[in-house]
Amino acid sequence: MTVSVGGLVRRFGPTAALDGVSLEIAEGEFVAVLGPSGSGKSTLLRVLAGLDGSEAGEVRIAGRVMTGVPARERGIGVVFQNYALFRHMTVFENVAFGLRVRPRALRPGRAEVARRVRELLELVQIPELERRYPDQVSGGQRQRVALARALAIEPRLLLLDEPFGALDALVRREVRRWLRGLHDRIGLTTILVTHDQEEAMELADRVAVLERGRVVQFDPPAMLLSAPATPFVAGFVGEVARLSGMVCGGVLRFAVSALPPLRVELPDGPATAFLRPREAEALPGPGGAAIRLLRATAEGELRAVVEAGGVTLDTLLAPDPPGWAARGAPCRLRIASAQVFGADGARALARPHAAEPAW
Ligand SMILES: Nc1ncnc2c1ncn2[C@@H]1O[C@H](COP(=O)(O)OP(=O)(O)OP(=O)(O)O)[C@@H](O)[C@H]1O
Repeated sequence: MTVSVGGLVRRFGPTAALDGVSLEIAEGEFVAVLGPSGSGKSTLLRVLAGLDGSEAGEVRIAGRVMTGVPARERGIGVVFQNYALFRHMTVFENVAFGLRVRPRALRPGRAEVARRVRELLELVQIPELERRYPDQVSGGQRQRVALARALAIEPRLLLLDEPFGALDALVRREVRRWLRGLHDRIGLTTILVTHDQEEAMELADRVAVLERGRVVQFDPPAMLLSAPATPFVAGFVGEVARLSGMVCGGVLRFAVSALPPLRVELPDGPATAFLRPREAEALPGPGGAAIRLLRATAEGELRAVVEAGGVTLDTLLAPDPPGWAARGAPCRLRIASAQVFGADGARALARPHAAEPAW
């Protein structure tokens, strides 16, 4: 199902929760809507679902204008974080509910409901739980029940608002991989609202980044990292340090003198650089910086938290000589690359200066 949103505006008093949102989503796409708290993510989903209206703009689903079409006639499966299961109903009854609230003409008979519910519980891999009550299953399993209930109406479009919010990190990772598999298997179009960048980057074909009710970038995850459209996107997506500096004659000098100058094609003037942990490396020897902390990443890599001129940076560690890196050890920094925005908003990738050895 294609989803086309054009110039959507939704105000709450003086606040524009949606301030002219336009998006074109292709059939079968998995789209994540990412943004800080209050940027309008939930409002967008609610307007798409038909649970809220808009002052201006249009929503089309599969080419059909949705203005005036009630939520239950939109054929959309919805899972909200606070969309709790009915506690007094079993897992079976919760999933069956999605079928029993269908308009009368589309409501299946008793035997058909039972068949569909069992099929859905198989699909979400919890067939053995049908007689349990929500309180008797785990958080991850409850999430699967909520999904099965949303899928019961055979939606072609699935809207998910922070569906994994209540799950711990490990279960969350497992459930989201499973969700992506399910999306691919049944050929849905899915829109997922999240404020978790890792989740958006891992799951989505494209990510729409919202800032104060506007879409500031709508691109595949890799593009958000390699070509952020604005300083806001560069600072919001992934783990980054924001550093100020000055460009003069194609050379960026950082305000922190311990950071080596970089070569960058931007006009002269003030600039802001965004540095990822993998782009900076701490090397042994005096250089105006010191190791504050060593930490192992989930991937089993050893990283350093380095302090240089009042700025704290997450960096890689030079391996030689073995054992050099200790808390408090002096170090110097090498920067492989950085995204830099000039005063006019232009962006360029900065590289080591010719005077710096390449690595
Ligand atoms: N019913 C409402 N009445 C008044 N203001 C509202 C209402 N719903 C949302 N807003 C405001 O609209 C803006 C966008 O809210 P929304 O819930 O869409 O943001 P969000 O990106 O989903 O945030 P979060 O990540 O915190 O859930 C916020 O400033 C919010 O306070």
